Amino acid sequence: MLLWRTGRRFTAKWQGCRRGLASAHHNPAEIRNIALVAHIDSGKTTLTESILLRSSYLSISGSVDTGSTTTDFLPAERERGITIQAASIPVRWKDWLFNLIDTPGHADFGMEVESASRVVDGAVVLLDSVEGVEAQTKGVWTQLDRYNVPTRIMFLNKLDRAGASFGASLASLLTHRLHPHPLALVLPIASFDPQDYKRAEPGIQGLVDLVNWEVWRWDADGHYARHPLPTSAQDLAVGAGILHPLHPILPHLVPARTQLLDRLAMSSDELMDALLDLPAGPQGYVAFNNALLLRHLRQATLRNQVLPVLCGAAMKNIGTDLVMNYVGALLASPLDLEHDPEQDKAPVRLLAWKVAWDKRLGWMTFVRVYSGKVNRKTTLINRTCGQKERISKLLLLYASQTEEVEELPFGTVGVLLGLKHTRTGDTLESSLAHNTSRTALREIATPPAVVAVSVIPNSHADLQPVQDALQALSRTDPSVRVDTQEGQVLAHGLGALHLEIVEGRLRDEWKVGFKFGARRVSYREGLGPGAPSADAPTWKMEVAGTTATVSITLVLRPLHADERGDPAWDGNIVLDAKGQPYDTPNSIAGTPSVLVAQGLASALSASPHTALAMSHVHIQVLKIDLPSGTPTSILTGAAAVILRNHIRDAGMGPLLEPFVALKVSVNEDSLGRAVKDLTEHGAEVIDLGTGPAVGADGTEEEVGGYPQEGNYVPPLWLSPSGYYREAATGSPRLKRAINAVAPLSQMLDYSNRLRALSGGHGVFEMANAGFREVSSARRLEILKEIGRV
Ligand SMILES: Nc1nc2c(ncn2[C@@H]2O[C@H](COP(=O)(O)OP(=O)(O)OP(=O)(O)O)[C@@H](O)[C@H]2O)c(=O)[nH]1
Repeated sequence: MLLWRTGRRFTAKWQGCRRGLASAHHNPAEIRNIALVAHIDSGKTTLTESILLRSSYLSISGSVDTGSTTTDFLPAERERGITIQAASIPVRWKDWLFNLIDTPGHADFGMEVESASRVVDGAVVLLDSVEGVEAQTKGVWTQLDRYNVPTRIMFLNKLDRAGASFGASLASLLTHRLHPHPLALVLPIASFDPQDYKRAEPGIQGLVDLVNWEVWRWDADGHYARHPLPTSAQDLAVGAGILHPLHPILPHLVPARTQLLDRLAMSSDELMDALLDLPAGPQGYVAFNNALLLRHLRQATLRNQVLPVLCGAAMKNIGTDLVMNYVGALLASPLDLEHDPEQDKAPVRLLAWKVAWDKRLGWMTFVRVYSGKVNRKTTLINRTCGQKERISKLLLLYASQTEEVEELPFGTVGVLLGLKHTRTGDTLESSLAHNTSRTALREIATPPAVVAVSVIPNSHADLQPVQDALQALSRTDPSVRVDTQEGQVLAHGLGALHLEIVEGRLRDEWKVGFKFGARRVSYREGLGPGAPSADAPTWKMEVAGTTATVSITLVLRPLHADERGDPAWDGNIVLDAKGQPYDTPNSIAGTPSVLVAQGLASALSASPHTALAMSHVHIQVLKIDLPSGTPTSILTGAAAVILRNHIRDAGMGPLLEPFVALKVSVNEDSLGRAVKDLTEHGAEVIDLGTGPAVGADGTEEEVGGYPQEGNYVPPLWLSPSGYYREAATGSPRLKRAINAVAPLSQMLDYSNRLRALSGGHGVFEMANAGFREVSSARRLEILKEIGRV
């Protein structure tokens, strides 16, 4: 088995036992393709590192704080202590093979979460249990929803921190409407000494596993011992071996298990009947068969009727083994979704979920195998662009390191080398399967770019290399969009930090000579007031001496806000005559509809009035007339010209600019200054941490959230330091929080401003809050800024 070392030296940290994973037999029922997703800094990379350590993949754990983790291997990730790109890693645990994808939490790298969500069957969503649900928790949750990621587990991390609260974090899942039925599978034990509960010391020393009815106790070195709980309610009432008879958690164990079983019985008649047959009193619940309980829990998880909740402290490896046990036991395997045990014999179908460039290996295409097995001899057709692709090598990836394999079977994720045309989101099939009637796989959505920067080559000779590097970069990261406006090359990205990373990558990876000009936000233009009804517009062109008249009939109108669904959504809708999406993933490259769609997309990419991208336009293609004998290839140009003329005739439309939802946290004494600064910069302050919370889209949370009734929310004192904090401050926040919505253009240098006005103590988070139409005064400013008046 050949092993590559891509950039990083093999260290003693790596265990030999990870090798051989590739050659091991893959039973699809044992595969768990999972993503770790969360708000920034919740501990995803730390949990990944802990999983690698606990599964013997590593002999010593790395740390985000010393820049030595396995999955954050890019220099920029290590310098900043944040994850920038999703890294996948196969891990064997018991009989299962987990393909684990650690994703970034920062919204600027949302494309990575988007791609990962597209190809996983399950997710572990983390919360920092001091904070509960945060802005980007809701952002990633929406991303998981967008791709119907069917199974999820919640991990309430950092329970060792002062102010952490298991009960409050679990309740926040209801308040923020993440799930109507979060289900605690464990209870945290802050200390085995009952006196510590009175002293309100922060900590976590153990967990009660309510399903397997046992206590896990960790020592200071992160080793644990497991202690079964008595299966007699009477014995439990007078002490439980490892738990002191006066331990305050004892009286809560039976109610917690009872509520767990009762909740599961709500979604299973079989379990309901079994519970009704139990003798009255707690004994039946305590002695209930654990394997049967687990079976019902798995069914309810697969049907998304409950959200299993675990907890711990990843940094101390507390709770990691339970996470792995329950990922294996509860989350979906590829077979659970396909329902076809013969999937590995079906024709090959893959989805490219990521494309990366490596200086030694060339283009690396990350794929998930949706049917069949792929090997080096498989000739692939890229269904999205119509090109033939040849594979030179198949690899499994261990973060920065790779291992060559003979084949990638059904259900796995791996890397193909040698593909030349494939981009993120493309479907690949074996050439033999190309003519079957199967539909292409669902595409991956690209979050809207909100900030642009002009890229200025150092000299004329640098122009082409800079443009090539930008094109290559946008192939690896489709959320970087490149265009030219008035002779200036512009790179558009998802935020200021995203563009900073782009700058670094152009310099370090592509080594091209350039500098960045001023940053500005990416504005949009909407459809003008005079949109014509577009009756049979025509476009003439010379084809081999004859004049062909192509006619494409379109109807245009502005898109109403309620048609967009997600308020942060940015884009246009193109439908066919029957009202079906025009360019669906099912379209085959080169067909008339795809050619027309490409033309329309090109016209929408730059308005004839402002050169800004058009947004919020609804287009219906009613008819295409192409004289016989005319090549279909002219449809793209024809569609672009026809639509551009319509947009021009409609006149200049409204201008839109991106807004962000902000959560600023400052000490009490800086509160006034921070609020004043925000309002002076056009922000709308929604509340000061006492009113309703603001969601990632800038809208207020629905009042009340999901009802607590029928859900078990553990008492707050279970996390003594969190309880103390609540009691002492009357608020879950130690600092004051400001929730606001602001134009992104005013927030590009906010970190510097906040640092100055808060004496360095302020922190803030920003999430995309969509595009909004601007006032006439602001419109004039924008037109000046983009040189149009
Ligand atoms: N006290 C405590 N700190 C933790 C725990 N887990 C993670 N941390 C710390 O929290 C910080 C963020 O951890 P990361 O693992 O980088 O979080 P992340 O979610 O991967 O961050 P991004 O990928 O950048 O979004 C680091 O300083 C960690 O040491 C924990 O269980 N307890």
